Amino acid sequence: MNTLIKNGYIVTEDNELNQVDVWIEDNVIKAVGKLKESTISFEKIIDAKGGLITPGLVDVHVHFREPGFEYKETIATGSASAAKGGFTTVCAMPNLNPVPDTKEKLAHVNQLIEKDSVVKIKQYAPITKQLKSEELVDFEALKNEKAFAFTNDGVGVQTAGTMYLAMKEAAKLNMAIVAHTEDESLLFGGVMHQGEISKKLGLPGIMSATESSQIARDVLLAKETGVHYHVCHVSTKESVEVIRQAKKQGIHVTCEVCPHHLILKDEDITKDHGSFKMNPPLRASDDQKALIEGLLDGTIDCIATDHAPHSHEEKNQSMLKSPFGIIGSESAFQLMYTHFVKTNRFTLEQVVYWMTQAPSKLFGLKTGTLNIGSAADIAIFDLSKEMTISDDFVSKSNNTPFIGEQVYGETIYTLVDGQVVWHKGE
Ligand SMILES: NC(=O)N[C@@H](CC(=O)O)C(=O)O
Ligand SMILES: [Zn+2]
Ligand SMILES: [Zn+2]
Repeated sequence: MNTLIKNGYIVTEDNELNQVDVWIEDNVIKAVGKLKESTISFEKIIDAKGGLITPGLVDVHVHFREPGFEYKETIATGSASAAKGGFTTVCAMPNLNPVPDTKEKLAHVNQLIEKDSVVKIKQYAPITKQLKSEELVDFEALKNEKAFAFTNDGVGVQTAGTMYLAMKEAAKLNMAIVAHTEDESLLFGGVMHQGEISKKLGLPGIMSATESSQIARDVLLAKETGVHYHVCHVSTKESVEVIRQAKKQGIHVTCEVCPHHLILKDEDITKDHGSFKMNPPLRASDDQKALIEGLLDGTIDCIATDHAPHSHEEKNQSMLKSPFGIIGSESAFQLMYTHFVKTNRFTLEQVVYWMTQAPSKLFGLKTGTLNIGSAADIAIFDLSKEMTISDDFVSKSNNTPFIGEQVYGETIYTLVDGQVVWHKGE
């Protein structure tokens, strides 16, 4: 079957907009350029209406909560939420119940994905049994069961020895260790960034070193073991600097940053409410500046959402009681485009790159480009019309501080393997 996408633009490596047609044959991209419609018979025509055509977005950090916490999200609702955001490949975290720490449990999650997902989901396996820094998982067995990489996201690996042994195992198998870095002995019950604002709100703070000191430990262990070490949701200026220096030394470290840490800071926390609570927390303005510089100089490799749904009851309370986490899939591109491209701080090409090719390259995913012959995983965005982020999410949850924001870049279409998985208005 031949599908034609017409009336759309792509952004070139030089950040120019080129009007093109995209020819999809079955599930792959057959041609991108000016096509003579009359010479080919297209069974399906998609009108991009002057929108931006990009490779389907790639998110290496989402939480879909199934099995175990289906009241927050399911594979069906999480993947639909990703599709609405323009994402076609997402990597799902293993803080589930049961934690997929054996090949049987991981196989079960993979079966659910197979059955219910509308986008491509790569499932992470944990580093340790039950995410406790005690017993390592069987890395090889989980790799053979299609584990994407190994991570205890949600908690840090508390002991250096455990992390060291995990890195050695992962390195042997050529797999990445993906780290949520948080030294619990430096947490002291904190719920938001430690600083002027936490003082003003009378809330216990989380110091930056809770994150950065564990990154410092880990890059040295990554040097010893040669593993690919990827840091989740980098949030502090010290973390950026440690990673910058590690990269200079040739250590195989990469990292991601979340839109909310780029856009918001602790000063934006106007009240003690769960919708502002996430881990790591919104930091200070000099941290935010360092994250932006980190992206621009290549210290930070890509953008990931850390889509972390929780129920309204859980989040609609004081930060002292609420769980950490905000949703992100349905507004990530729109927020990045509005806050950074429209204000000329990043180019459109950069934002698209950090949300497609960059994460794909880090983990060797065969996606993230519109190259001829690649899977027809494609997103189309309307950059011209303003819209409001309202709380009618496809996700089961609506825990985000961005509700009510005016943004550009609504997703018009998302295609996975040439099939429409999201169409605005349908
Ligand atoms: N980011 C969060 O605040 N929460 C995540 C866990 C995590 O990503 O660390 C969650 O699972 O809810
Ligand atoms: Zn985390
Ligand atoms: Zn997470």
